[in-house]
Amino acid sequence: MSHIKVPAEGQKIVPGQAIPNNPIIPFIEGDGIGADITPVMKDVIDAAVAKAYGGAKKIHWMEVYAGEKATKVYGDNVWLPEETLAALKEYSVSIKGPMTTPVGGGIRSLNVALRQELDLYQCVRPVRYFNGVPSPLKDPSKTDMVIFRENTEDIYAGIEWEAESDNCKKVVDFLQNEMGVKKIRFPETSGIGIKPVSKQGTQRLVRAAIQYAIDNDKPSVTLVHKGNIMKFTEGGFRDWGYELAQTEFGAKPIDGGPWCSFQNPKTGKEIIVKDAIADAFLQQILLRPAEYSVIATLNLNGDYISDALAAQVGGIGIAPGANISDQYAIFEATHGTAPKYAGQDKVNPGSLILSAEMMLRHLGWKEAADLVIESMEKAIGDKQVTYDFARLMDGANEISCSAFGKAMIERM
Ligand SMILES: NC(=O)C1=CN([C@@H]2O[C@H](COP(=O)(O)OP(=O)(O)OC[C@H]3O[C@@H](n4cnc5c(N)ncnc54)[C@H](OP(=O)(O)O)[C@@H]3O)[C@@H](O)[C@H]2O)C=CC1
Ligand SMILES: O=C(O)CCC(=O)C(=O)O
Ligand SMILES: [Mg+2]
Repeated sequence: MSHIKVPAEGQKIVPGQAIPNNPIIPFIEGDGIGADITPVMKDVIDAAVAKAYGGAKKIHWMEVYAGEKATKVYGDNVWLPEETLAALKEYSVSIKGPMTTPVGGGIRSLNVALRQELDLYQCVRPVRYFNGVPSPLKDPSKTDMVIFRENTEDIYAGIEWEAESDNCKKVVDFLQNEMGVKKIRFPETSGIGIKPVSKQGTQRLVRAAIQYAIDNDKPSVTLVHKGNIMKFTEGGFRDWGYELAQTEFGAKPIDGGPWCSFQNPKTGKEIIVKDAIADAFLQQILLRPAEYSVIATLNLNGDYISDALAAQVGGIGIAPGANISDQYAIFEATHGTAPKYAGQDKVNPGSLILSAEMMLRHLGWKEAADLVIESMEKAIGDKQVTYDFARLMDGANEISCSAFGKAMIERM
């Protein structure tokens, strides 16, 4: 039985066709703080669209279910209903709150499952500074990067076997006896994980990152990897990335390589394609953030880098993101369900609001997106902020999650 109520009005977004003025946008509320931030996001976005277009455009929101709410609506153990997946595909562009993934046992990540099911291979997470936001850096405005995180492969795909299970024993046996592996230190008690990283997966992600640098007049693309240690996976990512820069974008080696550069066909400026080893990169983003712009990296590195970079500009309370394929897009914040704050109307709704702002730009609704940014800048500038900023800001007025949404709307 269907539990999705399709709005009486509104039109589907069809890939390759013009965006309708009244799109139906599915949303997943999310677990934990999802119920706090998702309604605030919708109110802010509705207000920005109404203000920008005076009624000529309007989003028709359609709730679809996944995570804990799905188990309540559809019954125990239905975490990701088929009709949710079908709707996310049918309506092309959607937004979601965070969903819980238990540590150790239990269900595998529904967030990852959505990315895999819809082949959303780009996880795009822009990291920029908003004036007035408290930051641990002396000059946080120098942090201005966009992370392109590969979203479907790597150890993150969750291909692994539990220690001491029959299947794990089979894999260990295969590795030791058929592949001659001698390096498993404690074979009887090791869990085993597999890290697939492909040329196709790498190159479609690096292509999107380089294209973004071209379209947005960015000076460099940095491939971040741990290819000195994991030569055929992370090292492959680096080599396939450089290969693509040269074969598809005409990049030429600088001083014999491996760094290379090409002229941006739109601006004539030079774009440098370089690489950094992940551990060194994590200290350089703190010490020399201005040297990095577009970042292309593997799935797990991208996860770590997202939260680390977000911290430099004020934390994961304002860290937006998008999961994008050639057909579909699901927008979502970088943070998770922050369970200790669930239901308290306390957390910062900024990440999900800025994810929706990315969605508006994706639709081409620039005027509404600009209003979202301006009103957030004004609310923060007036020191009307949620607890995460208030605890680090002098003279701030700490307001609730929903009050922050209202503070934005009042300033549009
Ligand atoms: N895409 C997704 O849906 C994601 C889901 N998750 C899942 O979320 C669950 C909880 O993960 P956890 O590791 O606690 O990480 P979370 O990102 O949920 O929270 C960690 C901390 O970040 C801060 N924080 C998070 N969101 C906000 C916000 N909106 N406003 C202000 N501060 C915020 C809080 O810091 P403080 O305590 O300092 O106030 C919070 O305690 C896990 O099950 C995990 O798997 C995690 C990441 C992404
Ligand atoms: O799926 C999860 O629970 C965590 C995902 C995550 O941390 C991320 O994508 O940034
Ligand atoms: Mg994460």
